[in-house]
Amino acid sequence: MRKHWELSTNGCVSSASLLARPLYLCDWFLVTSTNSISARNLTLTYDPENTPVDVLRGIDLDIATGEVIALLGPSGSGKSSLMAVLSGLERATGGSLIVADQDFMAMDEDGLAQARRGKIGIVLQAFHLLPTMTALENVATPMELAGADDATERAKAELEAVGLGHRLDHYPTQLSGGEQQRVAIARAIAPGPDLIFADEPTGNLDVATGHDIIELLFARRAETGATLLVITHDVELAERCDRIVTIGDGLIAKDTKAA
Ligand SMILES: Nc1ncnc2c1ncn2[C@@H]1O[C@H](COP(=O)(O)OP(=O)(O)OP(=O)(O)O)[C@@H](O)[C@H]1O
Repeated sequence: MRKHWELSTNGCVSSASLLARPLYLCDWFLVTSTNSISARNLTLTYDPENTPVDVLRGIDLDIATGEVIALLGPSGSGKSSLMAVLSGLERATGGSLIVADQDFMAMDEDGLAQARRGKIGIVLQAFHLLPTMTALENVATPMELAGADDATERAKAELEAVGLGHRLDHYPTQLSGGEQQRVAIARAIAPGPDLIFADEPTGNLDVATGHDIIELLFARRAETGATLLVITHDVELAERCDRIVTIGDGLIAKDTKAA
């Protein structure tokens, strides 16, 4: 989040050189230029030494704090790869990438893991819950590992918020696909991340359950104000977002704001 204006101790935001009157908190959203993500000429080549595959070929993308973005594109166009790079799961091969004020290109894998912790929530199509842990443990454990001393309470509260307060001690195999995805959403949101990434979060669910999951994800996101980037093939879902970014052959092919 790049803030180009400083908040002074009296609660005003001011820039004497540019504006005659002080700016008050209500002006904040008008004058701040905040970016969750700023990518320039981002490239990703898999297996550069042996059989190189150029997947991202020069992505320029700014995502504002709190924006809800749908990422569309044909199969194999590079959507998941772009999400992996923007979320710090994969290191880009070239270009520049600032995420939540952190220079991802200056970090190694450990640095990226550290940068993700608590700040970036990820929801994937296949849930990826740990089978030997209960719903509560799946949500609490990452926060415990990050050093939170109230991890269990927060995990419990988030599982209640996603409608699973009565299934805290159940294991993933004892839960339906929709319930497992609710746990995954709780795990992503409980640490209070600035950014949430969702890669086809309804891909393994029937239509009705998928609809419920999207309602839940959007509702929880709205309550937290986090930035959300969601990969989808569902045009109706994309049209609910603030902006639709379409990727084609490793490049941004189209970038449209909602009407
Ligand atoms: N680890 C890898 N090594 C080599 N090539 C890869 C690797 N991962 C992905 N690719 C290739 O990168 C390209 C983009 O893949 P990616 O999964 O990002 O596309 P996608 O748009 O998300 O596709 P889909 O909608 O089918 O999930 C594909 O051609 C894929 O085969």
